[in-house]
Amino acid sequence: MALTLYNSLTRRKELFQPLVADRVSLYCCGVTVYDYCHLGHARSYVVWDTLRRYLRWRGYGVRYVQNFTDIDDKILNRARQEGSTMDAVSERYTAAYFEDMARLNILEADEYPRATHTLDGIKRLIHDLEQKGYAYAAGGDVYYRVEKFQGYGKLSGRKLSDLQAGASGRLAGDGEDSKKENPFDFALWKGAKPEEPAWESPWGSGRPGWHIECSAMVRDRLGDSIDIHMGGADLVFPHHENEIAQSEAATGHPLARYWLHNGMVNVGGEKMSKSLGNFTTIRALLDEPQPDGPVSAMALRLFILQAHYRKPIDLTPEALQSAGNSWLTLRRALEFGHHYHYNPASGWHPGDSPDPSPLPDLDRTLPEVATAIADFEAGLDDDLNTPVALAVLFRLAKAIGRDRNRLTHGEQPLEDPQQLQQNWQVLVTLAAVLGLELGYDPAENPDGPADHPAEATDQDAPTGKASAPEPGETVSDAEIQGLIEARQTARHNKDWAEADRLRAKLQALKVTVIDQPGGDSRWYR
Ligand SMILES: Nc1ncnc2c1ncn2[C@@H]1O[C@H](COP(=O)(O)OP(=O)(O)OP(=O)(O)O)[C@@H](O)[C@H]1O
Ligand SMILES: [Zn+2]
Repeated sequence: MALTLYNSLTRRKELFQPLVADRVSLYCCGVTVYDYCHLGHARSYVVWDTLRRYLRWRGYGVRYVQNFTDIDDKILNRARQEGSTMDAVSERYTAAYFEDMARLNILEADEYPRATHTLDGIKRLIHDLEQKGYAYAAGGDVYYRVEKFQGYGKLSGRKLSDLQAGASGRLAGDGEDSKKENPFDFALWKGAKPEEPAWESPWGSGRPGWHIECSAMVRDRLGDSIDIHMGGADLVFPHHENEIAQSEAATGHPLARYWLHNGMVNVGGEKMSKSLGNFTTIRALLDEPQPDGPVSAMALRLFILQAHYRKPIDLTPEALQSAGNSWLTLRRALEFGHHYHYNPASGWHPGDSPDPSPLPDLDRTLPEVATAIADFEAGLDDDLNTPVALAVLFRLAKAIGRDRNRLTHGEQPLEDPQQLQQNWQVLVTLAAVLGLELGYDPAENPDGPADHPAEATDQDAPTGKASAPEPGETVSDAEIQGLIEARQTARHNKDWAEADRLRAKLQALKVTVIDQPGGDSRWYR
């Protein structure tokens, strides 16, 4: 199969064909840096990171550019509120952006242009638009003349005539609107206001509008036409419509071949957003105690990928809890090879630690491996259908989990060792294409999952190295029983730190605990 993507511009799925063979240029609209990133941002950047990873898996050389909007009224307001500067606010939240995205295993872009570093490109673009009659100066500002651009409305499907009819009487007024030829003309440059940061320009001192920065950044960093332009569905109008109007009027070329938009994360049916104030930040979700127990970064990533990227999602504690359980299943299967590399005949033997970087080549001649890869690709080729791709991972994880249980209980695995190893390798490899990897969750205990409620409902056998009794072990059964009971009490009281501590202690004593339905535990050593 070949990759197809839903193009918002044509409103249908299209075969993906890059402008230059084997290479793909991507531009993604970044954040306005005046607060911590929320779960809507997490979704947007996880989704586009996954697209990028998949394009790489498909063999494309990928160039990915994403901006930071660091000139904006909202940043200025924030700076005023806290008595600091626009620079100080944007620096702080840019740094926070990197911290949050790293936790979600989002790869860094090749370039992160900022508005404050793109002023030459912005002025050049406004100049070109003015030369061609698409821009006009008025009262210290410069505006884009929407009526002159024939294609205005082609992305959003909104006609200028309808917009005008709908807005009649509402937009005309004082301020900016009185300077505009048409109420839908938008600012490319805004004249300086007292005590606001400003830059010199041929139109007087001032600062750029929001839309022009993305057009200038794309042109400066990637050229006149790119393959894929991404962003949230809330940006279709006016931001992306205006980007198209600016870039295409100036260059005469299509700005992007494919326009991709992620669905919103909603709260009670309304978009989660900084300006509405109805948001949960990524760091609050991952770091602060949650009513149903801690949420790990990979559980959040998994939750996001469980929905198709274009559908809106409502984030509820129950949904996150269930994603936590699913991540646990996947995590245990991903850990498997690190614990059970046991069979000399398979070439997979103790001491030959199967460090997944790099994994040996997958044996695609094995039917199970070939089928898993084919099904995985078929899902993602279909407009990045991550739920289908995840189903492949869970199929593999389930089979691995079954054999892990058998090994834990001293039984022979059902798969032959070579197949089992390949299943594990294909799981680790394909999960990484979705950015689902071990080691991104500080709560992750390398010898097994943290002691949170997801585990209490999970009846799977434990992870942890299959433990042979240590010679000379002196701890009595009664003492172990006491530790297990203390851990159960801690879990009952939702004292997860204490439960984790006791679990670590039991692990150090090489005791394996199996939690039973109903809260009882079995153990052995
Ligand atoms: N709730 C959301 N769900 C999915 N994507 C979102 C959500 N909110 C923002 N995004 C996307 O994140 C990117 C950065 O958005 P931006 O910084 O404008 O955030 P915002 O919360 O919408 O801010 P503001 O409230 O100031 O408009 C954009 O591509 C935007 O579409
Ligand atoms: Zn943009």
